[in-house]
Amino acid sequence: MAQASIHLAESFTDPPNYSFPHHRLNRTLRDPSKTPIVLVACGSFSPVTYLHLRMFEMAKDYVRQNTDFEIVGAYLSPVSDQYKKPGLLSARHRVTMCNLAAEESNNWLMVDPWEAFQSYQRTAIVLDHFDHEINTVLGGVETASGEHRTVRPMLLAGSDLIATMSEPGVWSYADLDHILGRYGCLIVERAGTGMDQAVDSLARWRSNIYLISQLIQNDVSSTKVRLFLRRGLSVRYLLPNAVVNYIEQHGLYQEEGSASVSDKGKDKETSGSSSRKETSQVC
Ligand SMILES: Nc1ncnc2c1ncn2[C@@H]1O[C@H](COP(=O)(O)OP(=O)(O)OP(=O)(O)O)[C@@H](O)[C@H]1O
Ligand SMILES: O=C(O)c1ccc[n+]([C@@H]2O[C@H](COP(=O)([O-])O)[C@@H](O)[C@H]2O)c1
Repeated sequence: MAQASIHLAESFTDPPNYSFPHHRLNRTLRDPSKTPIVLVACGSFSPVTYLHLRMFEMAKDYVRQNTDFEIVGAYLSPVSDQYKKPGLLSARHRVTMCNLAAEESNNWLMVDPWEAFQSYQRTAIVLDHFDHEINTVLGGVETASGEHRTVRPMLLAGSDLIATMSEPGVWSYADLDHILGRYGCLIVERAGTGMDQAVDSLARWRSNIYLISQLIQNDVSSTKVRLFLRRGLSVRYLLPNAVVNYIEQHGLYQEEGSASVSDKGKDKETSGSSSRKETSQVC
């Protein structure tokens, strides 16, 4: 269970005019015997695709069938522009597209622009920020009979992201211990990255790692979507309609660098996960 006082940062810097979105946060726990959790998916979302949204649906089914958790909220947390990954469109566009996707697709997903509109924040700090906003600022949630409960933020990620946790030099040990030991993680299988491989070297936190298998294989990625757009191919039905319309209206992902084959080489320098994924995914 997350304890509200132990954070890696002593204080949090908010972007200008920031307020934590909680309009879809369920403040009353339906089942008092369950542990309330909030799902947090961190990533580029450039652009957000149906596979990103699908992760939340899969997690919902998994949590209901296999755990003693109850999901009280779910967030996309787009990374800062300072992440400087090839193909990373400005935070303004990425956050808007995530909001359009969340509004169009379901009634429980929210988008937190906190990390997007400021300097790069490590994932451990992002989870601390959720813990702070939900448990310290909002005061957690209550059962129907008025008992207070602390909410546990949990990372929701694809197996390719988790595989990077075993790559030397990408994540710090202290941060992994914070993310996986203190909060925990739900991992969605992603074509091309075996889940067993991904968690092999994370064995010490195994009890806090929940593996969700893909029953329908689908390897849509943002990289492929960007490549299609650059080539003038349709991306409809790979992403929510509102996002497709927004991309068309603003002429996004047309330029060199938004997703060219040569970007793959650049990715190798910035992100081990992306380079491996793109080599296998981009036709
Ligand atoms: N098809 C998928 N299956 C499972 N997880 C996915 C899938 N696509 C994205 N994810 C997960 O969503 C999160 C955010 O991903 P990200 O924004 O990097 O998308 P991406 O499609 O991998 O992007 P890019 O192609 O630009 O690297 C990560 O945890 C990633 O593992
Ligand atoms: O916190 C870290 O040390 C850390 C190390 C590597 C990656 N991350 C996060 O993982 C996400 C990776 O996104 P992507 O698009 O590169 O797959 C992004 O949100 C990064 O901030 C975080």
